[in-house]
Amino acid sequence: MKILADENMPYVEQLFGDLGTIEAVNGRTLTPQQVKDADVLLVRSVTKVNQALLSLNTNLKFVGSATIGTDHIDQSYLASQGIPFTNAPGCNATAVGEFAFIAMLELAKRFDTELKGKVVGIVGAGNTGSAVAKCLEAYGVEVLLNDPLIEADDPREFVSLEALTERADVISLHVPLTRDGINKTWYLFDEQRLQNLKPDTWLLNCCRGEVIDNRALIKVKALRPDIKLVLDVWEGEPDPMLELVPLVELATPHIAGYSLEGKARGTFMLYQKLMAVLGMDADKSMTSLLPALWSQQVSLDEIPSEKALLQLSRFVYDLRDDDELFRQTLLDDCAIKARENSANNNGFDLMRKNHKHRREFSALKLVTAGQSDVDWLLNLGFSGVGR
Ligand SMILES: NC(=O)C1=CN([C@@H]2O[C@H](COP(=O)(O)OP(=O)(O)OC[C@H]3O[C@@H](n4cnc5c(N)ncnc54)[C@H](O)[C@@H]3O)[C@@H](O)[C@H]2O)C=CC1
Ligand SMILES: O=C(O)C(=O)[C@H](O)COP(=O)(O)O
Repeated sequence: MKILADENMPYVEQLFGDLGTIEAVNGRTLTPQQVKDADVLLVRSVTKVNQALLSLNTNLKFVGSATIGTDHIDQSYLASQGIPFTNAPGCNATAVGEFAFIAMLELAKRFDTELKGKVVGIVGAGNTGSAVAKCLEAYGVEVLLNDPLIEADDPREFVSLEALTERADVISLHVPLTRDGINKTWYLFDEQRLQNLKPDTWLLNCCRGEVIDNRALIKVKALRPDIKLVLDVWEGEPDPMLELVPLVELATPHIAGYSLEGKARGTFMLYQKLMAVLGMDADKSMTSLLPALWSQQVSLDEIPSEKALLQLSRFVYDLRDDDELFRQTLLDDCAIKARENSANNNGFDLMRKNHKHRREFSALKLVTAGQSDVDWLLNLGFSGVGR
């Protein structure tokens, strides 16, 4: 069996190695010729899987995307060809939730205020939106949810997007990119909605770049320096609008979901599904894939203040490093472009490819000195709070 897998998908050899030969490919530049004789195709969000890509293939038995989003997959075409498809719903939701939460703590520190006491609006209350809400609620922050498409029997309370934008001090976006229907999310935050943001709003986008009209964002931000931005996703990736980057407080190249745990879960979910399609037992385990964090426990002498909570978060994952590296990467790309007079946007993808350091809160055990009020740290996701 020939398995074609995106070179940026970790643990493929460990999980799929017994099934056949594996060829690692650049998902961004994959061609029909390369896919021609594949039996299994494993992709990430940068590969458009459609009729054109599969035009030369007559063998394909399975397509898997180790992602939550599916906007890059023509699922109707795959269904019409009888090719089983699966993505990995929820695989990196914890990573995105923690990323947004840490970004909010960073902004609070930067602007000499506290996250606690603010109202946070979450647009899209599915896996990633709920993961942010879980962190915020564990920490005691008020959350407003907007999701017009949520199941009718969902017991949570929801508000309209208008009510959310009016009340929320912080808005975090967690919707899929959709282009049709009255609830389409393409340019959900258009110029008008951006202008209507209340003073000093923090706006975070960790879902898809095109959910915000990036050109309009540049225009509005020029007139509204009070708005603070965290952007992990960009219209036109891997070529973000360069004028936008300096206007953003924390800028990263679509890595909000890139914890080692999230990536491992993504590949593992595809492994489980493929084994089911093949009628075979999935007897490998995911936990054995993950290395230990460089230091596995921290002792707390007192319940952490917000400042100390940020320090703990940075211990697990320091978002500022990715922000700094991203800005430098884009500058380097521009210098190469100017010197060689050639298009060069490799930096965005290269930084994603090399992103292998991030862990989730659960990788760190907190040891306390017997304090009673520690459940919220467990609810945040840290493991093993106790003496
Ligand atoms: N930056 C990154 O690294 C990552 C980005 N993503 C993106 O985030 C998106 C969301 O992921 P999940 O939360 O796991 O998906 P999900 O499918 O669990 O939840 C999405 C929620 O958005 C809601 N929704 C749809 N249209 C809406 C609208 N117009 N207004 C408000 N809510 C709306 C849906 O009803 C659903 O509850 C993915 O589709 C993907 O594009 C996901 C993982 C990582
Ligand atoms: O899961 C999703 O949806 C995402 O956006 C991924 O985290 C993005 O990662 P890649 O698939 O582009 O590596």
